[in-house]
Amino acid sequence: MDLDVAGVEQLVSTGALPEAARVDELVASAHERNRWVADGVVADYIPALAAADPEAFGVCVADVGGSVHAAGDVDVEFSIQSISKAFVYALVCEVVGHREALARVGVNNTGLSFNSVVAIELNDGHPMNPMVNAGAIATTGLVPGDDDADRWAFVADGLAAFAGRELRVDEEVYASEAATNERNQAIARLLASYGRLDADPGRTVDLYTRQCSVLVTTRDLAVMAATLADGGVNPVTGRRVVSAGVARDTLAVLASTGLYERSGEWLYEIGLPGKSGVSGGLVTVAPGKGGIATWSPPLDDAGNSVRGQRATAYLSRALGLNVFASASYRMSDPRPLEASS
Ligand SMILES: NC(=O)CC[C@H](N)C(=O)O
Repeated sequence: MDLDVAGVEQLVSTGALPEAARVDELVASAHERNRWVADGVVADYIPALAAADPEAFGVCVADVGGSVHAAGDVDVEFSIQSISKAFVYALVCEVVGHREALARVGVNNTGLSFNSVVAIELNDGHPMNPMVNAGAIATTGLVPGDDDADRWAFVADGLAAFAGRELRVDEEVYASEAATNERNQAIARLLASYGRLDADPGRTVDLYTRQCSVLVTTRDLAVMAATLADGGVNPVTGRRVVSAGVARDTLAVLASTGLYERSGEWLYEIGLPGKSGVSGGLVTVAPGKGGIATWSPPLDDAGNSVRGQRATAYLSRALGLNVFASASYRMSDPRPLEASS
């Protein structure tokens, strides 16, 4: 896809974000230069999502110092959808341990769509990674608790700690997805048939559907991403949500799998771990620096927000966030490759 960054200089990655006024300016320009983009289609396989406003667009950066830079519709709530997978994975790793999560869920890209059943069959029933539905359902199956209420409290309290505020569920989105999620129910049963899901498949999918229906704003997502950037400490509340090791491992998973079958292109263009969701949200983490969040409902054919990808590609370059663009060399160095040998 055309990210429209041909003329944008790739600044090199240094230890910190530029000064606040410059970040404000670049966030405003990421919003301004992409607000007219009309490509992409709003998801409608969950009926309640089809009502989303295709014009809505928010861009937000939260830095690890706790300051927030925003442009557009950053305070409008929408359901978090697949972005919850990243944070629930971190919360589950914290209690079951990352080795157990690695063994049970995995970290390799499937190369297939987020709700692929074929991917499970091709891999002997293994869910492959926590960012596709199979792995996310397997991860939610590891949520601790004696009953449904306990397990929900674990997820709801954990997501709230990442965001730094209480979050509520969009009951309409939840009911709409619960009434139409036969495919996720099939995925859960298939995993159970392979012995990859110990918890009850129906209840696990219900908990997963609820976690996807949690309402967040673009601002919340930026703070949640900044918490992973800050080694698991929410930079606004100062509260530790997960350990630094879990934050690191979660970012590694996002780098390889956060944008489904487009994860390779994403890493190539943006150079940062990210996670998209079907309601149009997108979070990106610049380790040690901050989080970027965008929200714009129209999606490309892999289910990733079109404007969100473009705005994030712009910010990654203009803020100098790409982790592969080291400060020890100049990106604009005009020497041809042969000359450097
Ligand atoms: N890609 C997504 O955001 C998918 C989330 C959605 N709740 C589903 O399971 O289908």
